[in-house]
Amino acid sequence: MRPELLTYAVPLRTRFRGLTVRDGALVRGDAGWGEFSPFWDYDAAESASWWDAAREAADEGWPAPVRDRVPVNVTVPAVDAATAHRIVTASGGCRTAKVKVAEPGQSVGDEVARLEAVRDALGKDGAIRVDANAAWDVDTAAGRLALLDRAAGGLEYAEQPVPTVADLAALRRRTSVPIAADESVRRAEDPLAVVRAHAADVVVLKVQPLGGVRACLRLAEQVGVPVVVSSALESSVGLAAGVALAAALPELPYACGLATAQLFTADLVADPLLPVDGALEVRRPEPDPALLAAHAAPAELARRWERRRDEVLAVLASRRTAVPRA
Ligand SMILES: O=C(O)CCC(=O)C1=CC=C[C@@H](O)[C@@H]1C(=O)O
Ligand SMILES: [Mg+2]
Repeated sequence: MRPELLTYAVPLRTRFRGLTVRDGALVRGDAGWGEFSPFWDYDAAESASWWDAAREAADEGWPAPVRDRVPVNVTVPAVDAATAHRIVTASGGCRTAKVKVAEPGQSVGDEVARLEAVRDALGKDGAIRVDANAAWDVDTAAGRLALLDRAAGGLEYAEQPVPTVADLAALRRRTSVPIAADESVRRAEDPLAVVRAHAADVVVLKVQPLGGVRACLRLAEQVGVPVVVSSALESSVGLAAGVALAAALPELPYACGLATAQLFTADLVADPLLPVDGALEVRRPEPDPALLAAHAAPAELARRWERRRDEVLAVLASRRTAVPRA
């Protein structure tokens, strides 16, 4: 029998990753609830690891934590300076901010103003990182990072400023700002290629795209550079898996990008994973039946998720029966 899905759709506070509403699905197993919410631009093959992560959560649960709090960054979308200031001030004490840059239609001036506002709100001892989601070429990135580094009063790192591993490696030789790899890990055939190419100072790990908490722990062991756990913009049900990963890592030198429940107008649990004193408590909140009902996806969208589950199950079945090449 195909596992039953409980689908959701929740509006975001501000547009993020081109989305104004986040939708996804939950699955239930003996160990609890898992979230399956690949973005719609991921195809069935790419979405298979998201399913694996949901099944791990539902059927197995996660390895034991080694800490009970996980420091997190506030995530600042590509908003105007005044809004950015308000978001950081209301972040629940986050001492690190991740600021989105390279938004189509915005100017360098917009980015500089946003970073100055974030620095003002955070104070001089806070850390600021930027995320360009692979939007720049190497020359643009080298120039822009110098400028944004000044505007921010120092950048902790720049996440995926350029698209490819070769670009990251080339840029890394031209900038003093440390480089973090995100898309080059989560959407790559080989997530370790970026490390072998000495193309990143930091690697971002996201539980769903990388196939679960245990898969991420194995990767973290192999990468040989510090890792940052970040969300895939999940409800608090999915965020709990990221928290479990961050809680189980032997070293956690950076704040994690797991405060994204703040970007949602509502959640599926009564006690969302929101930061207090800049950290999330390590816990696994249960979905609330009334909230699940209130935020259930409309029928057509629910059917779309069921089709997607079926496509992913077909991909996984074909992988199991595939004859290995000699
Ligand atoms: O890292 C964070 O602060 C929050 C998570 C976050 O930024 C993202 C979540 C999901 C999709 C991505 O476009 C985006 C990212 O690029 O890191
Ligand atoms: Mg990113």
